[in-house]
Amino acid sequence: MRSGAPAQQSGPEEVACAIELDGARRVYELPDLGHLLALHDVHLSVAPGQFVSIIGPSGCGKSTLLRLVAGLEAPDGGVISLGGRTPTQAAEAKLLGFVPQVPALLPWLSVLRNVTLPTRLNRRAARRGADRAETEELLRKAGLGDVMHQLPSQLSGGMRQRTAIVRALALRPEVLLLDEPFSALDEFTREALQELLLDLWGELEATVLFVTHSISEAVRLSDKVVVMAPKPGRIVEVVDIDLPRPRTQELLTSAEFHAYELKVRDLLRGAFEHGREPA
Ligand SMILES: Nc1ncnc2c1ncn2[C@@H]1O[C@H](COP(=O)(O)OP(=O)(O)OP(=O)(O)O)[C@@H](O)[C@H]1O
Repeated sequence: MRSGAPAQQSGPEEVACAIELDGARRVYELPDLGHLLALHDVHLSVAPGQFVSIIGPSGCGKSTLLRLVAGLEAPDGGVISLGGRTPTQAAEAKLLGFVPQVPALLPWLSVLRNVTLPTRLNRRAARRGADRAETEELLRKAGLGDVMHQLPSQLSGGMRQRTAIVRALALRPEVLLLDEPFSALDEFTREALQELLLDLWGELEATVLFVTHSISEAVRLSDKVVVMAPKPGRIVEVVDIDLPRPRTQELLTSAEFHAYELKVRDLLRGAFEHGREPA
C-alpha cells in the first residue's frame, strides 16, 4: 500500500505480479509477401507493483508490446511471463486490466453498468473484482459520482476516459496496461487523470505498463521509462527514475526532474533519427 489509503480486500493471491519479456519477437506478414519486424529481441523486467512507461516514435512497437503482454497476440519468438503465467493464462484468470487509447464504452449502458459489465459477464472477474459498493466508491473517487447513471454520450471526453480507467481498475487487476490513455485530452484534464491514476495505483498495487508520447508524463509517473526505437522495434534503454513520491509541484519543476526529461529526450532524439534512416 503506497498511499496510506485503506486497501481493498486482498489475499496473498492478489499481490501484483512481475512482468518478464525474454527475447520477445513479433513479425507481421505484409500483403506484398514481405514482413515487418515489429519487435526484435525485447528483454524487459518489471518488478511487482512498479509503474513503467513506454515511449518511442510512432511505429516502434509500443502497442504491439502491450498487446503481447495482454495476450491479445502471441509472440513469434521469446517468452513472456506474468508472475509465472503466460499472458493467455493471466488474461483467463482475469488478472489483467486494459485501458485503450479510445475508451470503448457501450453507448446504451450507463457509466455504472459499463464499469460493472466485466464482473457481470464473467464469474472469475466477479470473484476478483470490486463489488457494487466498491465500484461506486471508485467512481466517486474518479469524480464520476454524479454521472454514474448517465450514458457515455452525455459525458465529456475526459469523463469517458475516466470511466474506462475505473472499468479496468474495478477488476482489481494485478497488471494494468494503458495504451496512450490521455493522448486526446487537454493539459489540465490530463494532469487530473494522472493524479487519479497514481492514487488508484497506490491503493491497488498493480504492476503498470503505460504507453505515452509525452516525456514529462513518463518521467512524472514512472519508476522506469522504457525508450524504444523503430526498424526494427526494440528497446534502446531503460531509464530508472529515482525520484521520491509523491512527485510534488516543487519536484516537477526541479533541476533533478528536468535532468531526467533531458535524458529521455536525448534518447528519443536518437530513436527518431534512426527511424528516418532507410530500413
Ligand atoms: N496487424 C498488423 N499487421 C501488419 N503490421 C502491423 C500490424 N500491427 C502493427 N503493425 C506495424 O507494426 C509496427 C509497430 O506498430 P505499433 O502499433 O506497435 O507501433 P506504436 O509504437 O504503438 O505506434 P503509435 O505510436 O503510432 O501508436 C508499425 O510499423 C505498424 O504499422
